[in-house]
Amino acid sequence: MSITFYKYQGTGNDFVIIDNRDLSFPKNNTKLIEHLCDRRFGIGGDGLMLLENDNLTDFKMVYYNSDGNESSMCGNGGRCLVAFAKHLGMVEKETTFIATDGLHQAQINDENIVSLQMIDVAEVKIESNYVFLNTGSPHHVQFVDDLEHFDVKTEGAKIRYGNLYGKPGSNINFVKQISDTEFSIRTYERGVEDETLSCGTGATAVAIAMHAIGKTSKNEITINVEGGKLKVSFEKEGETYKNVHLIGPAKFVFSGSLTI
Ligand SMILES: N[C@@H](CCC[C@H](N)C(=O)O)C(=O)O
Repeated sequence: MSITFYKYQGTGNDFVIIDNRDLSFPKNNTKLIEHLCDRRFGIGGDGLMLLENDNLTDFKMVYYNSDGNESSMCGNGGRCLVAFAKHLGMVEKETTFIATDGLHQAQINDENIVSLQMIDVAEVKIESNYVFLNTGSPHHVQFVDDLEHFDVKTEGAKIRYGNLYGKPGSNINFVKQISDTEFSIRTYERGVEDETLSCGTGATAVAIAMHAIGKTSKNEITINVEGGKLKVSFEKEGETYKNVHLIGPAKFVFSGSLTI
């Protein structure tokens, strides 16, 4: 069987994307998905996404981490899939699609900057030295003194596999405050089991967490990730964060075909 794939990246979080509207891709083949994401023996990516038809929205997003397992929402992936749908001619400037965490509206401009609406966040768990919240994927957020030299993979894995999050685990974000409206983060990603250059649901989680603990009073936040800059905007209504948007570039890298 021959497949055509497209490689996209959003601030360095990179993905193998396949148009699966004909439902021909063997989506239960975990080992194949892991192989396609392998950076030496496969195409390479932090994750793999399938674009599929949906009766009520423009398309359906199915997301797999690079370990081959289907996972929760991917913010950078969602933004890249909107850019791919535009490439396919399915989308011009705005769209609504369905993902594992529900409906997402998005806008894309002529420079392929994508603004993706994320789920509302009603629960922010504030502890003495960390914050936990779910922005479509689970995220642990904590400050570190020297972010640039921090051993993200080692320390991130300890928390991800530790007693806090049990078998499901969590993504782990380490944060440094730059200003009232800007933070830098590095993220250990569940299901990649390594640091990634960017995590969209992670950037969203950090922005909301910083507002929740009073580190900022603003509702438009710049998040510096290793692979670039993301912006997160939101409105707080009571105890719930609503109208949450993740904004940033989504870029085509290359396409190809291979026999599987
Ligand atoms: N990089 C993604 C997050 C993808 C899912 C995450 N690895 C998980 O399993 O929770 C993003 O941009 O949000």
